[in-house]
Amino acid sequence: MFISVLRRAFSLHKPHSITEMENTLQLVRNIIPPLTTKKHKGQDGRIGIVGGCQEYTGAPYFAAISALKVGADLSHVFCTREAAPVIKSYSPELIVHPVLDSPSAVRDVETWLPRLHTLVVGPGLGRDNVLLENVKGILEASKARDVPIIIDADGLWLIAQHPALIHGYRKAVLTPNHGEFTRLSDAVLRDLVDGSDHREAVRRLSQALGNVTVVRKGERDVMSDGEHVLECAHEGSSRRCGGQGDLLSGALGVLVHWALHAGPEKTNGSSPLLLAALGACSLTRQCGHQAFQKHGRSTTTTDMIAEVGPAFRRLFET
Ligand SMILES: NC(=O)C1=CN([C@@H]2O[C@H](COP(=O)(O)OP(=O)(O)OC[C@H]3O[C@@H](n4cnc5c(N)ncnc54)[C@H](O)[C@@H]3O)[C@@H](O)[C@H]2O)[C@@H](O)CC1
Ligand SMILES: Nc1ncnc2c1ncn2[C@@H]1O[C@H](COP(=O)(O)OP(=O)(O)OP(=O)(O)O)[C@@H](O)[C@H]1O
Ligand SMILES: [Mg+2]
Repeated sequence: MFISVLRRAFSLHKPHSITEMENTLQLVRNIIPPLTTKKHKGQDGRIGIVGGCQEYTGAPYFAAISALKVGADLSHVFCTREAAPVIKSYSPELIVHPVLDSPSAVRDVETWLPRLHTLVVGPGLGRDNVLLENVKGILEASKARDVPIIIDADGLWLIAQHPALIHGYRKAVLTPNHGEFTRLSDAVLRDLVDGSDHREAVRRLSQALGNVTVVRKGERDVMSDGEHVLECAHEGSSRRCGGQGDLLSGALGVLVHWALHAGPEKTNGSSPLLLAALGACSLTRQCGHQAFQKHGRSTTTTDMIAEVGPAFRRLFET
């Protein structure tokens, strides 16, 4: 029974045996840090989310709370002044910094960078030019400190305008949805790629961006580091409500930290970022599946977030 779940869950570039699929899942399990009495607060993840503006307060909340529910210890949100009280009011568990529209935004975030393991840039960021300029500075400062960066939503809008911001940074993961993928491909690929060949399209985009890891979300999630390609077709739900991508980006923030921290003996030569991506995609889809079983058409992202714990156990701890 579990084997059939696996068969549905993972399909790799070429047909692989069930044993190989199980090995891939095992590698994701390998990166998960054990829960012990010997740790101090913060060790299992201090994640920063850059986003949250007048229009969008839900997206950064979804990403930040998902990071905590997956297993991070601390989740910070760097948002605009007026978005901050709204986001704080959703949850006492988030640390919220109202700095993103301040003239000292880059310095303010930079102060926190040494204390963050990963930065998720873009959920609910919006496209205001002042904010995007500040985010450019935050990206440069994060790269200089070698902080892993997940870029989603309006962060990808910025990358489509200025691909050089992320080109060649090997600790970056981009998580475009359908529209964002098209925008990025139009911006950085010279010649057209066969639109029906998603694997090749994702591999080409990753290569064109200097081998940053790209995760294209959709009916199947396709991810590549420009060399290897993985696919996740784990059963999810047919509800396409907003916020599911934010859940994914927050989860990925934690898993990227765990994967990089685990070291090569745990990842067995596989790309840690690809393993983290596969883990985040399967987890998001499993949350959708479980939430849909309970709530059907009324399923929303909040219902999915309530499933993070049980979904994580089912996928990675059984
Ligand atoms: N509750 C919230 O605060 C939420 C805020 N969100 C934020 O909303 C902002 C905009 O994100 P969107 O994902 O809507 O991005 P876009 O503004 O690029 O897309 C707008 C809509 O057009 C559709 N679309 C775009 N390009 C398309 C194409 N080529 N073909 C077909 N459909 C296409 C998308 O499905 C989307 O529904 C981001 O900051 C995002 O984080 C979303 O994360 C959803 C939840
Ligand atoms: N057609 C589909 N069938 C099944 N799952 C899907 C489908 N499209 C997207 N998903 C899943 O939904 C999750 C979010 O992807 P989606 O494309 O909705 O992101 P998004 O548009 O960025 O979301 P958000 O509203 O948070 O911005 C991913 O885990 C993806 O696997
Ligand atoms: Mg999105």
